[in-house]
Amino acid sequence: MTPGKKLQGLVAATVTPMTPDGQINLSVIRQYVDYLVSEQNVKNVFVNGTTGEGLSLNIQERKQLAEEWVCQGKDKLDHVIIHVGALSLPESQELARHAAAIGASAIAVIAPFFFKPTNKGELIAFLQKVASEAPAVPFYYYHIPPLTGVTIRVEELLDGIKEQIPTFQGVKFSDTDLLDLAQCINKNEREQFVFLYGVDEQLLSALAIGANGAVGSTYNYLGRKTNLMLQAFAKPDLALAQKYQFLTGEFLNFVIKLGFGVAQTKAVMTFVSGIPMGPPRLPLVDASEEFIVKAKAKLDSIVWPDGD
Ligand SMILES: CC(=O)N[C@H](C=O)[C@@H](O)[C@H](O)[C@H](O)CO
Ligand SMILES: CC(=O)C(=O)O
Repeated sequence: MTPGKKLQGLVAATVTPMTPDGQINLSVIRQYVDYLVSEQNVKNVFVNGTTGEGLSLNIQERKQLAEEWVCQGKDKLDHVIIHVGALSLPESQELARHAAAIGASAIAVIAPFFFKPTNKGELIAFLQKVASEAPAVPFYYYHIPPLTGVTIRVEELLDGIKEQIPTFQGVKFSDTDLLDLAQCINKNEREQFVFLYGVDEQLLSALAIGANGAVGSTYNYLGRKTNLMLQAFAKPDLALAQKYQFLTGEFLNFVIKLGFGVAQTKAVMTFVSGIPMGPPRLPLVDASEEFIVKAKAKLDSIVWPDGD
């Protein structure tokens, strides 16, 4: 891993490989790292988040996964970010201490989502208690209101946050409210914070407003194509960037209509990479055979501007 290197570009939100009987399968993570780096040109990962079913794993499993990703990513990945959010504050703190001890690049925390913070002060207090357990590790707030139900706007959260959380580094922003994102970026004039966008189907809009990069599930298997979109945007060749976004959007629009979530992401990643990611854990259930056939046919039918 590359300490101190500024986080930008794409971050794959990793799935958690499981055996057919539902145990975590650490044995394929080495191959998974190599696949991301060599086939997708993606050198950052976000582990144990939404896509990783982090909230469906027990503490022991989360620690084992974090260790394996850090270990296998050591000389190959730039950043290994560990999601350590949990409903129980002491559990989240334990995971934060563990991530620090194993040398994770950064930690991230979602808002507690059963008893929810009702205002900024309550949310910051929770985040602060976790972040302070890892005082040398960059800290990201993981904003995902569609899943947490916590809708406190990030723009509001940022005011004075560095005083309360000295390790605060930025936000993984998984919401469609681009006004909120824009206001965050507008306030970040000294560019001290990093904003990583998390709605893959509209990343180009977030880049236009100033997002530094993206964390998402689709970068597991569309990382190379999305990197080409980033390059086109930087050039700038907006028409080409739009073409990539339209095509990744075409795939997502198609699978979302069929029913698309983490189980389906595991299935797509399995057929694209050839690495067996296994089933999801209940309450999620395996993607249907029909889904897999249709999703594969759709992906194969797309003609990319780079001729693939
Ligand atoms: C809710 C959810 O899982 N969001 C992911 C990350 O934030 C995204 O990467 C989506 O999977 C992706 O944008 C497809 O909708
Ligand atoms: C998408 C994302 O960042 C996550 O799975 O947590």
